Amino acid sequence: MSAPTVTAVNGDWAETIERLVAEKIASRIAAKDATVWGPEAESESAIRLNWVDLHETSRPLLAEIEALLADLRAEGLDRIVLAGMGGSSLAPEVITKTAGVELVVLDSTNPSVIARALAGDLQRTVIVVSSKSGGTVETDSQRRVFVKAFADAGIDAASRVVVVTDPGSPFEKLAADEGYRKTFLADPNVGGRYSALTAFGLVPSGLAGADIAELLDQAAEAAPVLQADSADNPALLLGAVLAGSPGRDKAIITADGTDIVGFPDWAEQLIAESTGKNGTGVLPVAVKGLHAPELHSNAPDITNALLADKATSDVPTALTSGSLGGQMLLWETATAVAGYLLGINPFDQPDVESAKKAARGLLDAQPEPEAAAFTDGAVEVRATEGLLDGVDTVKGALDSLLSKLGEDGYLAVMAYLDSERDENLISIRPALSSRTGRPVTFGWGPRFLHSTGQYHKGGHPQGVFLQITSSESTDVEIPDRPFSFGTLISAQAAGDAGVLADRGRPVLRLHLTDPAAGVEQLISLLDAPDKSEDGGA
Ligand SMILES: O=P(O)(O)OC[C@H]1O[C@H](O)[C@H](O)[C@@H](O)[C@@H]1O
Repeated sequence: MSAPTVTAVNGDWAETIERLVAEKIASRIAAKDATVWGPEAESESAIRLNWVDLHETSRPLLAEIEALLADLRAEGLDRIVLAGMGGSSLAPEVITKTAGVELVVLDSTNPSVIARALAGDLQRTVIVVSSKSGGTVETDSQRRVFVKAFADAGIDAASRVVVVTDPGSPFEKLAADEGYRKTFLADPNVGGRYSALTAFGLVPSGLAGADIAELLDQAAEAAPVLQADSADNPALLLGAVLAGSPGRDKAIITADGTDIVGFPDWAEQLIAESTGKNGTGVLPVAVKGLHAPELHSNAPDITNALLADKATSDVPTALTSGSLGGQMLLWETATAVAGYLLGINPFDQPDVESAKKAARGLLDAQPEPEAAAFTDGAVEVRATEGLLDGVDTVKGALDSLLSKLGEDGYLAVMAYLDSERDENLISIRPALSSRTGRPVTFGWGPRFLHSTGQYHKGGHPQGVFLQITSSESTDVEIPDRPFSFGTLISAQAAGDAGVLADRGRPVLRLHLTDPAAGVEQLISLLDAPDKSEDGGA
C-alpha cells in the first residue's frame, strides 16, 4: 500500500492552495459540510457527501459479498456479467482490470456486444444488475435479455440475478417481486460517479474475485492526508492544477506505466460530469499512453494530470502516485475541490437528461431515418446544416468538420460501435490529434453519454463532434419492449446528435454500412498509426 502523493510542476499554485487552506475546504468536505459550494448547491450537496468515509461505512458489506461469492463458487458460478452504465460500471471496470480478474462489463446497447455477452457460458453466469436510479434504459434492457436467455436455457433466471440499487428504486421492488437472488442496497447519499467504494463498486468487483478489503484499506490510509487543511494535502494540489491554472480548461489524463489499469476512463466521468456545466468546467481527455500527441503539446489551454513520475511537456502538470483505493479518494476529493474553485455544484449533471429525453422521443415516434447526404464507400454521411456544402467525400466532410475547430476547441469522437470488435478504430484518436494539434476525446456510445456527454453539452461550448454509427448484421430483441437494441442505439445516437445540433455545435455523422469495411476506410483515410506503435488511445 502507499498513500497518494501529488507533485505539481510547470506552474505556481501557492496562492490558490493558501486560499483553500484558509477556507478549510479539505476538512469541511471531510465533515460533509454542504455549504462549501454555495447556497444554490446546498440541497444537492447535503445528500451527496457520504463518499468521504466509505472506507469505514462500507466495511459491513465485505462479509455479505464474501458469503455470496462462496455460495456462487460452490455452485460453479464464476462468470460475472455486470449490467450498468457510467458510475455503475466504470469503477468495477478499473478495479477488476487492475486486480487482473475477469468481469464482463456490459455498458453498451450495440447488438453485437449484447449478442457476444449472451453467447458466453450461461451455465456459469451470474448477472449483476446495477443502477442507482433503477430506471436506466440500457441496464434494464440488458437485464431483460439475460433473464430471457437464462429461461430459454432452462436455468432458473431469478437465482442468477443480483441487484445493486438505491433504497426505494424501481429495481428494489422488481427484485423483490421477481425473487432475485440478492439485492444490495447502496447508500443513497453518494452520487453515481463517487460510488466506487459503495456496493456499486464493491459487489461486482468482489464477486469477480478482486481484493475489495484491500481497496478499502488503501482509501483508509489515504483519508487523513486528504482531509487535512494543509499546503501538503495532495487533493488540494490536484484540484488546483485541474481548475486553478488560468485559461487551462482541458486536462489530459493517462495512467501509463503504473499497475492501475483503465484509470482515465473512471476519472473522465468523475471530472466531466462534476465540472462540465454552466458553460465552464474541465474537459478530461483520457489517453492511453505517454506517447499521445496531447502530452507533447504546449497548447495554452491544457494541463496534464498523470499517474506517472515525469512531465512530458512544459504545461502545468500534476503527477500522482499511490494505490488504487487511495487514488480514487484523491481524485474524488480533488474534483470536489475543483468544483469549489470553479464555483459550480460538482454533484449534479443537469445536461445528461437532454440526450435521454431525445432518445425516448425518437423511440416513441419511430420516425423514418434522415436520408444520407451522400455515400462514400462503406460510409453514409449526414451532418448539421452547412457542413456538407460542396462536399461529396468522407475526406471532404472531415476537412469541413475540422475547419470548425477553434484554437481553443476540441474534437469529440463518439463511436456507437462494438468496442472489442472495432477496437482498432481508437487509432484515429491520436491521428486526429496530431493532424489538428488539438485535444481529441474518444468515447464509445452510449457509454460516454453517462460521462463526457455532460461536458459536451454543459461545459465550454468549444467542441466539434464526429459521430460514428453502424449497420449490424444481427439485432437483439428486448423482451416486452417495443424496440430492439438496434433501434435503441440508433435512437440514442440520433437523439444526442440532435441535442448537440440544437446547441449550435457542428456534428458530422458517419454511418458505417459495413462496420469492418467502414472502420478500415476511416483508419486508412486518416493514415492512423498502428495502435500498438502509438499506444495513444
Ligand atoms: O446508476 P444509474 O442510475 O443507472 O445511472 C447510471 C449513470 O447514468 C446517468 O446518466 C448519470 O449521468 C451517471 O452519473 C450515472 O452514473
